[in-house]
Amino acid sequence: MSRGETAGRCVVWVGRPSVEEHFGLIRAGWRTVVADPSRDAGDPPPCGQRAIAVLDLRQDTEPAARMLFELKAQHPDLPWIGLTGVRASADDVALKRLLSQAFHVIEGQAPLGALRQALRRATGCTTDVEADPPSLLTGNSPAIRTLSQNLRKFAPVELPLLITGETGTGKEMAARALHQLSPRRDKPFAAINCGALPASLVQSELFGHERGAFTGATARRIGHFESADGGTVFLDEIGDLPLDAQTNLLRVLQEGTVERIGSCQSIRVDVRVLAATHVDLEKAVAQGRFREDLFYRLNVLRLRMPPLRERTGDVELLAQHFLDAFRESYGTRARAFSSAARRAMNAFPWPGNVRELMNRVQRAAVIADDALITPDDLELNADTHGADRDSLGSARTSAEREAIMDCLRASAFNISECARRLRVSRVTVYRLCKKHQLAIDQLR
Ligand SMILES: Nc1ncnc2c1ncn2[C@@H]1O[C@H](COP(=O)(O)OP(=O)(O)OP(=O)(O)O)[C@@H](O)[C@H]1O
Repeated sequence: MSRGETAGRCVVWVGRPSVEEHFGLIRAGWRTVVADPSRDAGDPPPCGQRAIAVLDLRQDTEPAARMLFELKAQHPDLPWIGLTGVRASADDVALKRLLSQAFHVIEGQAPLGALRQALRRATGCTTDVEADPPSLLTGNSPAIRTLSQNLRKFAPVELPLLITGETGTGKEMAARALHQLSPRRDKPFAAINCGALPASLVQSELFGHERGAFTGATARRIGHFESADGGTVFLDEIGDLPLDAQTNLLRVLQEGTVERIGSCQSIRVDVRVLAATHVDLEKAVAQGRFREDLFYRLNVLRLRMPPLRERTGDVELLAQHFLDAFRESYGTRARAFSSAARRAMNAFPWPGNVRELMNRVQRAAVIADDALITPDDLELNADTHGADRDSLGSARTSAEREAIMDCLRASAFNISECARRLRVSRVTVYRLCKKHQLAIDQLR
């Protein structure tokens, strides 16, 4: 099914889907709102023009049926699909009567495949759902659709890939999606954050070591490249890789071999290397911090993760996705966003990107007193952003915000270092972070 066919469509699941069912629908392109009658009794979910309901009768029949009646009272034309599980409806007259009004009824314990087919028929889609590879990145903006297309093109090609993008844009998620879409999907996926490894351990972590290779090497250790043989290695923050490890990585890419520290035996490994960076690698090459030959080896295929502020329409979709997933695990009262909250989210520039959005939504879901999350719950000021988007004052504010954000990134979110670079006091940096709603802990 193409994204276009599901665009704007929404499944309202009355009941409790399993995590697999919930994410299975999301991956197939369906925005999925869960309305659990045991938690939201008397509170039918918001339901758009293009919604389809799923009546899940596998738990408590009566509250679920009641909620569906309330929904139907507000939206008489709402089509719905019944899930009965293994329950036999033949003897239950009321249930039989109810199910006779369904667009389709699915019995059995594992309804996901049949449900996707029924949804396809209910919406008049002509193509086969299963023929479409899974979409592993939530979002429907032109930027994310182009990205998904490129992921699919790059997945089967056995070449290194460099993923660039600001912090929290989903670089690791894209790498995992690419692995899932590639012929290597059944083999290991190893994700290593080069910036988080102490320089003294990088070589041993990546390439392994022999017993006695250095003080403390009491046993042989197999490195990530060897253990991921046949699969994919994802090197996050590749710009932080020390120069000696860069040389060994180059050998993997050129010759397909690794040498454990303390051994001169070459071991053949078959891995696809994906690398990510939020720093400008060209600049690092010019400054002699990154090997030029390695840069050209890695930079064959390139994927740029768009910042959230460029992904028009995705903020609300992602926010609801995170809220639904959080509710699934913790059963919070909040189930949607007030219109002021949606306006505030759309106007906010999201310096920490998707990760910041996820953190704010989860925190808001915990503290919200109501079914609808407010701008205050999200710690967003409804009026600060967006209202005077075109004014000179606003241009100055966003330039200031961007300059601070760039400096924070360049200083690895160290306040003292950032203050030194900007030639202001630490207190000023803190004050500016507060003014621009830059949550340092989250950004780190
Ligand atoms: N499209 C998406 N749909 C759902 N969740 C997402 C999406 N993109 C990112 N996330 C979530 O946002 C968080 C940050 O994503 P990820 O770690 O992939 O970003 P990153 O760009 O690698 O960050 P960093 O530069 O800090 O390493 C993760 O929890 C991830 O699950």
